[in-house]
Amino acid sequence: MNQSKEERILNFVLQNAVRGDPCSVLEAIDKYCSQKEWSMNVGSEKGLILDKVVEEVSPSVALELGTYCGYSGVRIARLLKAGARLLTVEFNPAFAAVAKQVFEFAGVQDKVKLIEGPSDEIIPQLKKKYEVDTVDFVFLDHWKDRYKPDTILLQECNLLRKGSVLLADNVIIPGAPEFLNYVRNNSHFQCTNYPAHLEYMKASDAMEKAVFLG
Ligand SMILES: Oc1cc(-c2ccc(F)cc2)cc2cccnc12
Ligand SMILES: [Mg+2]
Repeated sequence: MNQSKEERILNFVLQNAVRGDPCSVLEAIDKYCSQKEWSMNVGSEKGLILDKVVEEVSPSVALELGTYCGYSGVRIARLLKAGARLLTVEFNPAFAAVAKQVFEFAGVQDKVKLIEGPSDEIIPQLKKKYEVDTVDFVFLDHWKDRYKPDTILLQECNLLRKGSVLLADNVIIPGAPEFLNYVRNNSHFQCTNYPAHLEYMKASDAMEKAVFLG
């Protein structure tokens, strides 16, 4: 049966990166997706913004919505302090299967809990089933029409604390206008926009940071 693009990305990592070296995995994915096949990884330019926010927050508990092939999960996990963990949620089983192998090859699997399922089902389970109290950092990088409802759901489930940081990818392309309107006109959030470019392309994109004020 023909390989999927995601399986081709995984094979390129297995053949070109160094086992246990997260940076080599990121470089391999960026090389493949900039030279061979475009894919929706956050990429190196927006990845640097992600790195800076993760280092600033230094989260004990990080949540990612939208794992895809595991690129941003590796980016986040490689920066986590000892004992900190990343919970990453992926709806698509084929994507999750690739991401699991990428995490293992990168050597970050002990820091990462990959959860398969829809975010609106998983978020209400985080406290009891996944022993989460509150999340310190959330990377939103899944379907754009879920950004606003999932941000509301995180609040309803008391998963945000004063200072919790949300970082959203793609607020220009594909765009998340309802989310931007919601957080920017909400006194419980302090927002910052980070202009950038769509991964591997010249088109403009941006990330939005929204700090929950409690
Ligand atoms: O970073 C992303 C980019 C795109 C995207 C797809 C097609 C385009 F023509 C432009 C952008 C989709 C995403 C879906 C989910 C998470 N991230 C995405
Ligand atoms: Mg994205």
